[in-house]
Amino acid sequence: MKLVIVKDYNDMSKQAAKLIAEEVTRNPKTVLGLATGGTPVGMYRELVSLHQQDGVDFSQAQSFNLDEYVGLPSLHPQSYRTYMNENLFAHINLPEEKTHVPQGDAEDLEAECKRYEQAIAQAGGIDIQVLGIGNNGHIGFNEPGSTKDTTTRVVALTQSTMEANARYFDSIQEVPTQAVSMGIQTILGAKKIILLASGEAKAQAVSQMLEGELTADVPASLLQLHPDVTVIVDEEAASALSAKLRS
Ligand SMILES: N[C@@H]1[C@@H](O)[C@H](O)[C@@H](COP(=O)(O)O)O[C@@H]1O
Repeated sequence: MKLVIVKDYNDMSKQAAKLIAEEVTRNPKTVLGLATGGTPVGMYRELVSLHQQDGVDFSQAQSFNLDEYVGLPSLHPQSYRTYMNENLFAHINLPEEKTHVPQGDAEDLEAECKRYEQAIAQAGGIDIQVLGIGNNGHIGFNEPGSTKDTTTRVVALTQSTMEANARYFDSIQEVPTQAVSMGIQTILGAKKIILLASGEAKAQAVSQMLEGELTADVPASLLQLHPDVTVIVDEEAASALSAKLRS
C-alpha cells in the first residue's frame, strides 16, 4: 500500500480530491466508489470547488456508495443518500440517475443486495473507491469478522460503531442497528482504492491496517491484498505508525 502522510485534515482532503479529479479528467466515464462519514466531507467540498471553479466535469461519470442504513427511507435526514445529496450530488453535474446508493428501506433486502452487486458489475466495476476507516478498523460497514469473500449484504453494526455514529442522531436509540454494505470482495474489486484517515482516534486502526497482520478482525488490513491502494493520513492519524513507515 502506498502511504502519504500530510499535515492536517485540509491537506488530506485536497490531495484526495485532486486524485479523484485527475481520474475523472483522464476517464470521463469513471465509476466512482464513494464513502460517507465525517472524514470525506472536506474532500467533497474540494471536489465541488474543483467542479465550480475549474470546470471538472462529472457529466459522464457514475457513482456507487458503499453503504446505507437499514430502515431509513432515502430522504431521511440521516440517510447516506441525503448525506451524498447535501455534500456532493447537489453541487456537481453528476446526473442523479447515475448515482447509486443501496436502498436501505427496500422490502426485500436480499434482492436489493443482489441488484446492487449486479449494477456495479454492469457498470464495468468501480474505477476508484474512496474509503474512510472506523475506529475498530471497519471499512464501509464491514465490521470485524468480515471475511475477504463477502459481497453486498445486510450487516449488524457493532456497539462502538453505533456510538461513533450517534453524533448524527438525536440519541443512540435512533441509530439503526443494521446496514446494507458492499462487502470486502466488492471493495477489493475496485481498480484503485484511496483510504483517508484524520485524527488521533484513527491512529490505532491505521497502524493495524498497514503494519498488522492480515485478518478479518481488522477488515481494513485485508486491503493489503489489493495492488493499488493509496492511504492518505494526517500526522495525527499516522502517530502510531513505526518510525520506518513515517520516514
Ligand atoms: N459507514 C461509515 C464508514 O464508511 C466510515 O468510514 C466510518 C468512519 O466515519 P468517520 O469518517 O465519521 O470517522 O463511519 C461509518 O461507519
